Amino acid sequence: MTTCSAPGKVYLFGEHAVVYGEPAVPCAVERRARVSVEPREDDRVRVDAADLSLDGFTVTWGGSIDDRPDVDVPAPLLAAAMEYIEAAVDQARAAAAAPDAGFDITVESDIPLGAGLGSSAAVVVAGIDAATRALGTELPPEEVARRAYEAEYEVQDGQASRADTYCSAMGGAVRVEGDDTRTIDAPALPFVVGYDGGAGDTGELVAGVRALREEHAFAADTVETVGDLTREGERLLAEADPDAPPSEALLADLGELMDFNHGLLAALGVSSRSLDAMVWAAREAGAHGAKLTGAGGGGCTVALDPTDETEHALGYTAECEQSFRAELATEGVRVEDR
Ligand SMILES: Nc1ncnc2c1ncn2[C@@H]1O[C@H](COP(=O)(O)OP(=O)(O)OP(=O)(O)O)[C@@H](O)[C@H]1O
Ligand SMILES: C[C@@](O)(CCO)CC(=O)[O-]
Ligand SMILES: [Mg+2]
Repeated sequence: MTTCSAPGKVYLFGEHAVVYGEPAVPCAVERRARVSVEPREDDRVRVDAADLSLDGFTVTWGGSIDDRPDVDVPAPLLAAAMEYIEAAVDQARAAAAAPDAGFDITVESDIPLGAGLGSSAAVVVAGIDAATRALGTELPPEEVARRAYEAEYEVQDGQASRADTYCSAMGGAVRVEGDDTRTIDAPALPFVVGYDGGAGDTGELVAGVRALREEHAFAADTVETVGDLTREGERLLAEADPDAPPSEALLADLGELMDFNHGLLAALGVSSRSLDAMVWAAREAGAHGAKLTGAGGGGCTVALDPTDETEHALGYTAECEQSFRAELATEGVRVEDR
């Protein structure tokens, strides 16, 4: 049995705009998906996804990818989960030159689903690494990231940037601009996540921004402005000492840019009432800044606050189902001992 895990992420800056070639800075956080893989004698794939939960329900399903299991999970969710895993399996088969390899796969994850924390990327990254290792092939994390991007791109019908998969594979803070991907230094930022218990449809939200951008020059300008503020945020990070706790001044400057970024995302139509409520609850609690993270529509916000105030205030916010501190995950995809 080979087990690999990979982290989820929050966007400090730049989601959506990254799809159109602007830079983005996602940061891996210590919430991980773990994928265990055991090669089979035949060419079938059996998947056990214990945490495939929606609205608080948890189910386990098994069976081959050809026989859709009969479980109480909304059909589109089940279909999507199988597609991500199938795409990861195909990448692993290609990487290990073993087109007929079969696997028993178990997926466990503490990353909320479809909520902007990159659960799909973490599952695909950990899945590709575990399955290739199970076949005796070791890929460098950059290659896992490249293949994971191909898998997400295929499942999401071309609506994907390299940001989520690269960040999950490499860990830490990264910067992605088109095909240019690199890790960057960043101090341990005090992220606090708010989760409204909901999800957004990434494909639909990306399509909405694309349509706005094509229709209105000012929407295209808004996307470019997100790129400008991301570049400014990168300059702030580059000047900071990555080994020292972030200064109040740095947090204030980054927070101001996060607030601006949230406003622009809201203008592009990807926020929601509950995301706005959590953003305001964080700001009123004294967070340095707050924004939605990921595709939006529902799901998670991220705030900067070294104190407990934001987590506490979100705990009392009606729209927030869960709040938690999210440490920067310095490790990307890794092998787990079982
Ligand atoms: N634990 C899991 N087990 C099986 N499939 C999972 C698991 N976690 C995520 N997935 C797959 O990933 C899909 C969610 O991906 P989606 O890209 O919509 O959201 P996300 O990656 O969580 O957020 P974002 O892309 O906005 O950061 C789920 O519908 C499911 O198909
Ligand atoms: C909305 C988006 O920018 C981030 C989703 O986590 C889409 C992508 O980059 O693939
Ligand atoms: Mg995703």
